[in-house]
Amino acid sequence: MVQDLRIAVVGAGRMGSDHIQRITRVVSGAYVSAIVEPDAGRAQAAAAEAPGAAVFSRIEEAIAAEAMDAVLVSTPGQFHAPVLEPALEARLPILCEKPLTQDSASSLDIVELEQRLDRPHIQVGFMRRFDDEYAQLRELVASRASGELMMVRAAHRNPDVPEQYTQNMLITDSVVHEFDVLPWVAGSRVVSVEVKYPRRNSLALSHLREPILVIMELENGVLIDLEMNVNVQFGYQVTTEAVFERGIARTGEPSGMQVWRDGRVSTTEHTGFETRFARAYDAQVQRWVDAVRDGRLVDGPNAWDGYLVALCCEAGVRALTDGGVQSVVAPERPAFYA
Ligand SMILES: NC(=O)C1=CN([C@@H]2O[C@H](COP(=O)(O)OP(=O)(O)OC[C@H]3O[C@@H](n4cnc5c(N)ncnc54)[C@H](O)[C@@H]3O)[C@@H](O)[C@H]2O)C=CC1
Ligand SMILES: O=C1[C@@H](O)[C@H](O)[C@@H](O)[C@H](O)[C@H]1O
Repeated sequence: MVQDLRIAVVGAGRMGSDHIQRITRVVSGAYVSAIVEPDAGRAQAAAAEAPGAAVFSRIEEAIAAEAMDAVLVSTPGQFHAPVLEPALEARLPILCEKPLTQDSASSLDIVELEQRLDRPHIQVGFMRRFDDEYAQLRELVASRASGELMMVRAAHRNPDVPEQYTQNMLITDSVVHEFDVLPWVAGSRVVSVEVKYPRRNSLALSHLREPILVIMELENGVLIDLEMNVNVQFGYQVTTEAVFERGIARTGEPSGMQVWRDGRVSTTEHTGFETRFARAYDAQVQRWVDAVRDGRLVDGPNAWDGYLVALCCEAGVRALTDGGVQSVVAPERPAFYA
């Protein structure tokens, strides 16, 4: 085992600050040695959470100062590629928040750049793979204990989204998670995507037409229907019902203490992804740290997985705007990413 891993967190906004607290308070074998953030106020606020961390405004400065052994990228998606490129050139292991990059062409550029190294260096932050229930569901599918999986009914519900959330972000920022985790659970890749519009929620932001219904077909014939809804008001909810030949399985159901009062029974629901997936984010970062420290560098979705999801997102955006059933055509996975 090497010394505690020195991590540079690049981008100290909502997710970056959450990761800084996680690395500082929860994860073992690592600490935040550098914060890269162009917004001075955010950088200072983040530095207060990570005693001793050096602050930089550009990743190139942190690399030149040799301020880290590994990089956690939590800038907005359109700024992932400009951070990934110098980090790869410096041969640094990387945990990159989803998406890998904003489109499949730039994702392909990244996987081509990465293949010049001796092995994969990038793990992509599709943290749902580290959620216990998704992992159990994947095992149930693979075991065939309930027979073959036939269909999946999923829901991804956010209480609200900020004004700058666009129509395409329903796919590229939100459904992006299901494009990774559901094929991983089902053991088969996405071959087509279709989007249907139910009646619009009059409470949605005026520029959004939502909720939407996303239908994915997998290569093995499994059909997935996903309600993507970013304006449910009551809380944050991600649920999956898997339909097998001899049974069903459900994940994401509300759990915890039930309270009976005034003729009602209630259970607390999550209000954001930070609590709903807290254990998954913790496990994701811990396993990445462990993998970097023992030389494996990646223990989870890699850059090729990120590229496949980028292809799905492009088909999803086409389905959102042009309608119809949009195919996802993916090349063979290179042996480098086996
Ligand atoms: N896994 C998950 O469930 C979630 C993942 N995310 C992902 O996390 C990433 C960040 O999202 P948020 O924290 O919501 O964004 P945010 O807008 O709150 O924060 C991004 C920060 O990055 C900084 N930044 C921009 N360009 C930079 C650069 N070149 N170098 C360094 N810093 C730079 C900005 O100044 C800002 O402080 C995105 O990729 C997003 O998709 C976000 C929410 C949940
Ligand atoms: O990644 C995330 C956000 O960026 C996205 O906006 C939300 O819809 C997702 O639930 C969350 O996990």
